[in-house]
Amino acid sequence: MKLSQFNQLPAEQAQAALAHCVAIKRWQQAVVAARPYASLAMLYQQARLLAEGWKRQDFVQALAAHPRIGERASGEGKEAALSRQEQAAVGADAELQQALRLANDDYEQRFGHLFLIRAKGRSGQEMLAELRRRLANTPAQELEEALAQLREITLLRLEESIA
Ligand SMILES: NC(=O)NC1=NC(=O)NC1=O
Repeated sequence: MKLSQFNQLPAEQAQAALAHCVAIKRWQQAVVAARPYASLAMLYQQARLLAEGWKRQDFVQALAAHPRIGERASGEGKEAALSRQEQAAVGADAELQQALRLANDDYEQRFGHLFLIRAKGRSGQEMLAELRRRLANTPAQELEEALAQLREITLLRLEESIA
């Protein structure tokens, strides 16, 4: 979608155009409310700024829309398709998938929620290494890291949707 189109859509449709970027309604509504944007750079900057304010409850709300790393997103929605595309690097390596499954289990035991990482541009091995590295974080450190990854995923999806 072009920026000019996004600027002119009725608010509900503009919000729907952002829904697959991240499942945080407050963020979607705030990005829409700040229209019209004079440039793409201004849109992306505002979107990033608004994402800086995310807290734990936003994060938990957003996680529901992300499949585990290494597991194929089911469903035919746009989010599921994006997740499959982003996670394509994990591929069909059964040993790697098993290692990711075990590491995801450890992570969820320790932090009580899904492990989230910006998967695009990362190999399955890199993500496994990151998962194992982050397992050593304190809960506070890990929330910050996970929020930063959610922001990266969100901005990547926004830059692909409105350009
Ligand atoms: N658990 C996850 O990190 N999931 C995902 N990361 C991405 O970049 N796309 C996903 O679906």
